[in-house]
Amino acid sequence: MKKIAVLGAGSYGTATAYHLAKKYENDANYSICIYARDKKIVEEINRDHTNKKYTQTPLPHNLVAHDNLQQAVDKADYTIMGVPAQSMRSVAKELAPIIRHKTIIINLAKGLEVGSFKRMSQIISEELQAVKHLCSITSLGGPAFSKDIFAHHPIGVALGGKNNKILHEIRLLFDTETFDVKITKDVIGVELGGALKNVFGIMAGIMSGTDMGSSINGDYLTRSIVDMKAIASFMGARRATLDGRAGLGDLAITCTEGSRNFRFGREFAKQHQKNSSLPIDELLQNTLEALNIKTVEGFYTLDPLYQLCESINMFVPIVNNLYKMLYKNDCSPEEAVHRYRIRDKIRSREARLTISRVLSFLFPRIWYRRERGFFGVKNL
Ligand SMILES: NC(=O)C1=CN([C@@H]2O[C@H](COP(=O)(O)OP(=O)(O)OC[C@H]3O[C@@H](n4cnc5c(N)ncnc54)[C@H](OP(=O)(O)O)[C@@H]3O)[C@@H](O)[C@H]2O)C=CC1
Ligand SMILES: O=C(CO)COP(=O)(O)O
Repeated sequence: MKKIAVLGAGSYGTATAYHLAKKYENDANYSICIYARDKKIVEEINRDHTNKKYTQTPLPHNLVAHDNLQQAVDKADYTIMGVPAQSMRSVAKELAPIIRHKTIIINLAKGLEVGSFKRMSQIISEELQAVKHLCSITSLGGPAFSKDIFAHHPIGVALGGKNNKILHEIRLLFDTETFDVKITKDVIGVELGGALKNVFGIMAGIMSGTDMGSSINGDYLTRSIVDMKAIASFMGARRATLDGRAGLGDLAITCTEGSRNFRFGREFAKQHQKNSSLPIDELLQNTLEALNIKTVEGFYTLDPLYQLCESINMFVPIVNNLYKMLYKNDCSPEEAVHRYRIRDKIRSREARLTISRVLSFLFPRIWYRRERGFFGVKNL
């Protein structure tokens, strides 16, 4: 008997548990449970087989819910982390003394921790290693909206981890006719692709809310990938991973209506147009209330990302101007887009020159284009 425990009964945790429970609905060798901290949600899942706060799709009867974390993870072969990035450390801390030593962990969250710049697998590993756990930690990235999982629409995701055997095992665990998992050892690339695309998705929403036409959408995707690759490769990812599902693939859908990050950016632009004199906290609060959503990962990741890029003087015009608008109220949405595009003109070439590729291959942590110029002076 194999036990799968999904932690977090929000939108994506429930969709992932749904996918697995459906796949193993008639297979007595698998048991699937989901942990929610809210007793009412647990009762609803066990009694009505629904989780109406997050989905209208009925849940399979073999999906069992717990409000007790220990019961949920007891003897689990797979533990799936479905809570948002800023809750990951506290949940991992709670797990450390109770989790099965050889459970395989699959992280679903896409974000960086505020304050530490850390990725999800780093946080989980830090918390679990404190009590000498031997768990294998993997991260699932790539384009997948929970509503598409509930609808059994085609899904293609990317799984990053260190151990090939475990990656293949998880691939088969999730695999169905509609659900495909590609594996990679570049867990850093998978996690950064997911975290960064949320930030860039917000700016795409801002552009949609300020009516800049549709041509810019294609331009924006490609300029975002340039910055995403620069940041990710500095942090140790392979650039090729950012060209795949975890990077470009996920960015493409996060720059559309289906994404909360995109809708957040679009609504912020509208709120700003309505009343630009409001303090930034109020504008942000009004934006979230208008959308009735809680999890906008890109907003939280933007802060550590900006701090990191500032500290290393990296040239990332989109991140820079988005931060100044959302955290400092330094400019309007229109100005933020205008400013990043003007800054980006400093890059005159469509692709990197061979010499620049060779140099960045030899010295991956050195780049010639800097936000504040070589001597700390703005170069535009
Ligand atoms: N939704 C999607 O389509 C996708 C989401 N993701 C990623 O998955 C992660 C989760 O997102 P999503 O499910 O959409 O977010 P939701 O806001 O829908 O749900 C978050 C869930 O986490 C729970 N939670 C938060 N903190 C804790 C905690 N400390 N202990 C226990 N439970 C907690 C919340 O509980 P409560 O209801 O009690 O607040 C809620 O059930 C994010 O990082 C997101 O980027 C990735 C791919 C697709
Ligand atoms: O990560 C996602 C799709 O792959 C979900 O994106 P949002 O959190 O922006 O809705």
